[in-house]
Amino acid sequence: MSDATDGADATGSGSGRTRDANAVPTLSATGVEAGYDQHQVLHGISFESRDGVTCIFGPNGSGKSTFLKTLNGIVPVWDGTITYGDIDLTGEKPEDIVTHGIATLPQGGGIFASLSVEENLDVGAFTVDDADAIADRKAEVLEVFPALEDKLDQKARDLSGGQQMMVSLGRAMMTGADTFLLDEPSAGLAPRLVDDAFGLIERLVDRGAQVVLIEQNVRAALRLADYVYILAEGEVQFHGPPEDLSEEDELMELYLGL
Ligand SMILES: Nc1ncnc2c1ncn2[C@@H]1O[C@H](COP(=O)(O)OP(=O)(O)OP(=O)(O)O)[C@@H](O)[C@H]1O
Repeated sequence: MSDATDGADATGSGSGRTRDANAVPTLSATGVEAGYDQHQVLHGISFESRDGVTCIFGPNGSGKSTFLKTLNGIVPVWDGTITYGDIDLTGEKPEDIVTHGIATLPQGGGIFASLSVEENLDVGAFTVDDADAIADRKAEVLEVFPALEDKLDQKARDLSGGQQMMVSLGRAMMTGADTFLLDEPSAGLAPRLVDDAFGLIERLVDRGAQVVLIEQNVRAALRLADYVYILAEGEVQFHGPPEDLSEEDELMELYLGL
């Protein structure tokens, strides 16, 4: 295991992808403490995103979602810092953080069921004034998820689970993000669709995106992972490449039930 702050130039290894380590800024947390009212949940989390997919695993209630919400500004940081490349995000509001290129998919995907697919995509571009830029991004979304092309006028609620996930990811792409924070994207999907869901994430990564992925579905997520963190009781219990995790039988059993 290496120190959480020493791997800014680490390249992906778990999936065998090769990437330019400098393509997307590193999202880092140093000594982050946070919680709700008087209830402290995070006790000094240090973290660095890696190129490709950085997975965060851990038992229920260990603070994974709370940590993700400190990265996107929804939960205020009590102590410590969060940076994106050389930008200090600590204390920034969610609507400002998204303009730096960090998009979040909340649990459940966060799509607007009663809006059409195209309207959902347009919501993602709320920070963009330039119509040409919006059109370019929409074209890119349809290139990555061609199945949406003939669904643009359909209500999101009428789509399959996999297609709804495409809409969620597409809407996040519309913000112009390079970094995607995904909170349990496979939750609620039928088991046979889980691999497809991870395939959609891989399409984003293959286009150079960086993904921070919270997942309960550890086995499936490990196939995508380039780097892994395990949180328990608001602390980092392990971090390292997935191949190192497989040697940690005790951790796997204790925290991941594997
Ligand atoms: N909005 C909130 N207000 C108060 N406490 C909260 C809130 N959200 C989460 N908590 C508490 O914070 C702790 C960590 O929850 P969190 O959702 O971050 O964990 P998690 O690891 O993502 O869990 P899960 O895998 O079940 O989603 C839990 O004790 C939870 O009850």
